[in-house]
Amino acid sequence: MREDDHVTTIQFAKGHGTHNDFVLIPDVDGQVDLTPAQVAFLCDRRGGIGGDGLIRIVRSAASGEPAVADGPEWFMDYRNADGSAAEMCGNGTRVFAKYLVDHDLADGPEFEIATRAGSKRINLVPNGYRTDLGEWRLSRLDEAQERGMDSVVQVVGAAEPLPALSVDLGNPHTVIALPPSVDLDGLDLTHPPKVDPEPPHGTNVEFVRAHAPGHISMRVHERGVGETQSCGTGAAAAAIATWWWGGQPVDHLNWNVDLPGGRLGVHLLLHRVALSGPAQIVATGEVTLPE
Ligand SMILES: N[C@@H](CCC[C@H](N)C(=O)O)C(=O)O
Repeated sequence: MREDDHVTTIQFAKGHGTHNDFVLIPDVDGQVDLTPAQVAFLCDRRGGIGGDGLIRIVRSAASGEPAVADGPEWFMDYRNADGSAAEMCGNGTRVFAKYLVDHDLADGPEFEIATRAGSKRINLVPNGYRTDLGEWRLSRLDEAQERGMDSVVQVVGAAEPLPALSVDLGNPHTVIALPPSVDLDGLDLTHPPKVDPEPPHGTNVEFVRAHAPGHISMRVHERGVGETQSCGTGAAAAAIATWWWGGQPVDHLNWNVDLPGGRLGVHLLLHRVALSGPAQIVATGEVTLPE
């Protein structure tokens, strides 16, 4: 970070995982304190650098987050493009891990990182990185067990509200299995889908088309962003919901999830779930923050 005449200039990198893209801010010693407006500026695709979210790469002990001070060395400080903080980002964990490995800040093939949703174990794998996302749970278990669904979602392109299931992966998800009458590609996700009842802290919404056991396609509307090309925790939530609706078959624990930005692997370990896929860093530079 450089400050001259009240102008602040910081280093950045740009990366993505299946085209879910992030502005990375290396801040190893916790010197950069970005406001929500500065995050929104950096993520702006016309006025800033552009990204679905921003990841500050900071030592846990210097991060200002008391909950992670005693955990793994590096904290993924994740913000959505609108400046709001999120608990977790599955694709972000791989891009964060790649930055750490490329800069000799972490040694492969296995290490842990800190997130607002707890510590996550990362492994280097042939197609990129695999993140153990930890335990998942159905947010409204009683309703889900009684009816298979626990809410409804209204979206442009569907004649009536569609039944949905709420899945908690540290961050909130609402998953809809599309009936054959609704075209996945035809959905209008330019506006946030309306979820009823409204989750208290908002939600990411996934629309799923099942092809075969272990294979689904999906689109996602992310909380704090809008439609994105991919969402790692969303892919995990979509696979979990589809597996759960299918009666939790023990012979279908590995899922291929196709998103507009590429394919992710989701690996169910009954009550735990892992995510695998690529990670890329595409640019580095410096940017001056607006006053
Ligand atoms: N794209 C991410 C999820 C990012 C956070 C999300 N928008 C939220 O607010 O929970 C992923 O890959 O998981």
